[in-house]
Amino acid sequence: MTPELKAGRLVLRSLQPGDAPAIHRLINDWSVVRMLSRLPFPYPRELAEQWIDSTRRDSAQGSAHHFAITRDGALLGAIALVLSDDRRSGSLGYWLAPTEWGQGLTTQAGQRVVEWGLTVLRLEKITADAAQDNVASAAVLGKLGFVKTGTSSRRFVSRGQDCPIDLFELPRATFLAKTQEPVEVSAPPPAEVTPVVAEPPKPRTLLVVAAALLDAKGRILLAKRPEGKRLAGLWEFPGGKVERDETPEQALIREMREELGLDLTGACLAPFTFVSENAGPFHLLMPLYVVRRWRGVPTPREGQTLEWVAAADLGRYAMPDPDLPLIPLLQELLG
Ligand SMILES: Nc1nc2c([nH]c(=O)n2[C@H]2C[C@H](O)[C@@H](COP(=O)(O)OP(=O)(O)OP(=O)(O)O)O2)c(=O)[nH]1
Repeated sequence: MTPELKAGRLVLRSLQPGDAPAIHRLINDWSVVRMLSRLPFPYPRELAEQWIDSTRRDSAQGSAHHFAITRDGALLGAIALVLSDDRRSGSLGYWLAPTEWGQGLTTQAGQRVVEWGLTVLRLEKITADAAQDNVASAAVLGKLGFVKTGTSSRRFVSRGQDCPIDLFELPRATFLAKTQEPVEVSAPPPAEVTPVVAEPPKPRTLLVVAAALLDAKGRILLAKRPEGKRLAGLWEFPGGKVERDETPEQALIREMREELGLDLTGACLAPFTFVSENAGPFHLLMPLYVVRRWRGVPTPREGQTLEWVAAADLGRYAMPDPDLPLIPLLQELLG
């Protein structure tokens, strides 16, 4: 199903039958429709209704995810990821009402959808294309990190002619390497010396603690990162960064209280294994503890969604890349 995503003030949500009048009014504008290859001009009202129905079928089948771009409840445009048959790549498309152009809204919505597609859907790459006279769209794709890979030509129904188009691509690896935010590090601040020869930046190590909380049935508690956070929509083991002057165990006890309202004081925090993985601009070092007893009932205090998951089902939950090696180890422990 197509989720609801937040991007600043924008809410990206699935299309509803009640959106037809707004879509008909906004698309039925030559400056919009001339850039959309498959739509006729004028654009009849029934087509808006049929299109909304088709987006809902696509979403149910998981073959495409179409989002209405809305702000304060008003529909401003739409953005979509149409997946390849093998679901390993997607193609990005969008349009925005001309009254909203020039504010960076398409870029904002695009960033969120691209991030979701590459991290939650785990697409290997996203492609896009734009008519060569669609300078604004090429600029948006550039800001999203797409690079031009070639040219082609396509029939534009609205213009009644074939038009040259540029083809663009954003591989997942490129996106992950570029967009992970710089974060706090445990290393000391750099000395105030300007090196004569520039050296490549050293990878910085981020120490994060996490817990595999196990219930009486041997299920593991996973938390879905909330909208607005980096890696939003991915499932992780509850935990967080170790602060200065904290031991990993103190940090885990603090994080479990802050995130889940649990009291782990005096509980057995059994070191299980650790992650040591390149996570983009930082290197993630994450000890994972197995915890079977605590006081309290896990309660999402930071907007996360919680779920108890059987070890055999862990692979069905989209998790950050560094977590993937943990899955078989937990399955072996609990199998
Ligand atoms: N807790 C946790 N974090 C993980 C896992 N896998 C993984 O890559 N991480 C990453 C995501 C974050 O970059 C970092 C955890 O830091 P955090 O939870 O304290 O930080 P955050 O991004 O939520 O931001 P903030 O609350 O500090 O503002 O480790 C995991 O399984 N559990």
